[in-house]
Amino acid sequence: MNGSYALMGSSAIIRHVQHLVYKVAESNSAILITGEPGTGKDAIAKIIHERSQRNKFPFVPIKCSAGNEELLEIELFGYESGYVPQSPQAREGHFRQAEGGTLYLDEVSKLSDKLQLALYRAISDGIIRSLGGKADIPINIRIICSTSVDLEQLVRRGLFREELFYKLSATSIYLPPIRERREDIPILAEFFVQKFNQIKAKKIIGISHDAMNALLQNTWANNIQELENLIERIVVLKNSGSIEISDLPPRLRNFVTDNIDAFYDRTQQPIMNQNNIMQTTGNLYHSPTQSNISQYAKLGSQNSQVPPYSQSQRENAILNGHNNHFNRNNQANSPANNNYTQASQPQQNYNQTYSQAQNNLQNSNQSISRNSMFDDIPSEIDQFIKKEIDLGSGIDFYRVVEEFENRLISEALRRTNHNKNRAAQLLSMNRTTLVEKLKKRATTSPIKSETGRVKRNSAFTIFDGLGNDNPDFDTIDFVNLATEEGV
Ligand SMILES: Nc1ncnc2c1ncn2[C@@H]1O[C@H](COP(=O)(O)OP(=O)(O)OP(=O)(O)O)[C@@H](O)[C@H]1O
Repeated sequence: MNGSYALMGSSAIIRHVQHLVYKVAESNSAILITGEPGTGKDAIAKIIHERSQRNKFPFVPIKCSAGNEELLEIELFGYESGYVPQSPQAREGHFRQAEGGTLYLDEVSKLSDKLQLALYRAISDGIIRSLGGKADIPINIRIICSTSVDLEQLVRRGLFREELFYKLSATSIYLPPIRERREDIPILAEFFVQKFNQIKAKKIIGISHDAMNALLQNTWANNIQELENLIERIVVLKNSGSIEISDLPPRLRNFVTDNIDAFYDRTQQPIMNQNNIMQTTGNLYHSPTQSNISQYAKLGSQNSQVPPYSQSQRENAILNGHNNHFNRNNQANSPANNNYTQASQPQQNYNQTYSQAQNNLQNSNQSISRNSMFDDIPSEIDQFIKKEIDLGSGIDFYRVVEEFENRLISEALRRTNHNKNRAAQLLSMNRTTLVEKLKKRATTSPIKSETGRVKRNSAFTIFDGLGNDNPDFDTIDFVNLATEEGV
């Protein structure tokens, strides 16, 4: 959390999380925090500690890593004198260093089976044993764990202890990815501008409306961490003024215009509109064409009805964000006052400005996922598997996975008119990764020449895996990609 104990955000989800944080801080039970990387798990763990009765005692964070089990065991549990020949002194482990306070185990899934058992004993019986020790040592600590992988899956695959999973998940907090709580983006972005203004002694006054729109539309694969890193980079490079669209990296700079076709679907009413994201405008178009895209781009930049993202909104955002600060010296933030659950008037105004955008973004996201991007693919894969089974060949796991990947990439290319930058964005993938995958397929894809629909050496060919063209498949979309954009 970089020394700052803020939990910024105004979304219903983040307010619910804030509420949960207060509740669990009062108790002593172990806690599991789950969420994708960069969603704020470490931050929440620290805040829980700060809000708890244990805040006068240490907060000891440990990043668990697979590999060197013995070293991690020593670090966690310590050893008795004489256990390590080179070091005659006994050594305290992190469990004991956290006495009275909180031990935070980041990425708990990485613990070996032996360490999982030891952790289970520590949580359920309140005892540990140091290496070389003969007696159990009672401990008085709160244990918080986090994971960015699905522990339940690991339990099913026998890779994580079931009893530990149930013990931990009795009290768990899930932090959704930022793309599912986009209304937090402006507050977080502005918060980071102020944070890095202070750290880097800069005077950036805020973020322009267009730049904020682009931030709102990005998918943020690495969540808040990615947003924070981006703002830090920009603040380092800039000295004053506000952050403009031209300060953003190219993939975001083109977002508003480039990604327009990602925000409508081909069979339903368009989602994109003249404010880029603000309202639905009727049946402007069904399938992407270059002229549609530039028309929207033009409207987006010329529109004078766009509610400006003003200085006062910025100030309100920060102010209210700071009011949400979990500051242990600040009585206004005490659980009794609970004022974080009620948005103040300026906060509400601010939220209203973005709620429409948020609604449309949600609609647009739904429209992407409702349509062919994902919906059709499972049934296609299902058919593919059934055919394999009918042939009596069983399921070839790698072929099924490859088929799934093929279809996702094909669909993304189709939706973006074969623009690899935008297709990669849609898949939250680096362009180079996408290009590599296409190249690989150019050399490994089966060649189907008799129908003439899929050409030799096409970079990306779609088959049903049995050597049959899939008549439902828009094969023409995939041919000749080898020559497109120099692949
Ligand atoms: N609600 C929030 N308000 C302010 N800053 C936040 C918030 N959530 C996360 N951050 C900041 O975002 C960055 C990433 O958060 P954090 O390290 O807690 O994520 P994480 O889920 O633990 O990531 P990882 O899985 O990689 O450990 C941190 O610098 C943190 O300060």
